[in-house]
Amino acid sequence: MIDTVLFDLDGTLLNTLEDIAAGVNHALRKMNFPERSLEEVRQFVGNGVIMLIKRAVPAGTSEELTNTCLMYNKEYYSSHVNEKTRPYEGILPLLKALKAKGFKVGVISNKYDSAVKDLCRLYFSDDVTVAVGNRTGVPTKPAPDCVYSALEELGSVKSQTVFVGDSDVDVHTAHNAGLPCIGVSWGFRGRTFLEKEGADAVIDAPSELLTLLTSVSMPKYKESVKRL
Ligand SMILES: O=C(O)COP(=O)(O)O
Repeated sequence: MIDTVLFDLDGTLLNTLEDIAAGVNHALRKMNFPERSLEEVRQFVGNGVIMLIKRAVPAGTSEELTNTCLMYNKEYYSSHVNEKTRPYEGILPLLKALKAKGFKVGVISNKYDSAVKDLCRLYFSDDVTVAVGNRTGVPTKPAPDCVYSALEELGSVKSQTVFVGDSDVDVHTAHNAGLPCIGVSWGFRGRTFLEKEGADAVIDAPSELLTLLTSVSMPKYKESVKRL
């Protein structure tokens, strides 16, 4: 039986898009670069802030100017991380229900570790046991290292764990770690994209996760996801 759920943060538990875009555009303005639309930023998110800024600056921007832009972004975002950021509808009851049913819950994100911990503390308090972000020396998703360290901290094993996320990075992280990935259609990429990337199942509302996890054991779950 599944007893552990590892969640992605941006686009899965929290809608962070507007705050991320505000941070990107603040930095671009400081550099006199053209701003990016919300839709563009949505596509740029997923591989951490360095990639986010590399994708946002104009093509051909030097490494030095990209780093300056990154610095402006970090400066701004660290104090504006929670202006418009909110949990998606149904996430808070889902986490409460998972806790009540005895599931162990972790969060693994490619955003700054401090931002991940602050946001999880603020919104999910004791419903999330382990929350990890981008830390120096630990490869970011889709490398599986962050999954292994979270499982160790939770005292969990791969065979009883699922990963839940909204992007290709999450699908690949899960599979690189040997876990099934349940995609969420409400995030930054959508159902069709996640199915194409190989998500084992895609859900359209947080409450669907609970049904999936509690109604079937792991081998049956693997069969049942194909029918979704
Ligand atoms: O900051 C990012 O690039 C993505 O963050 P996430 O891993 O929580 O989706």
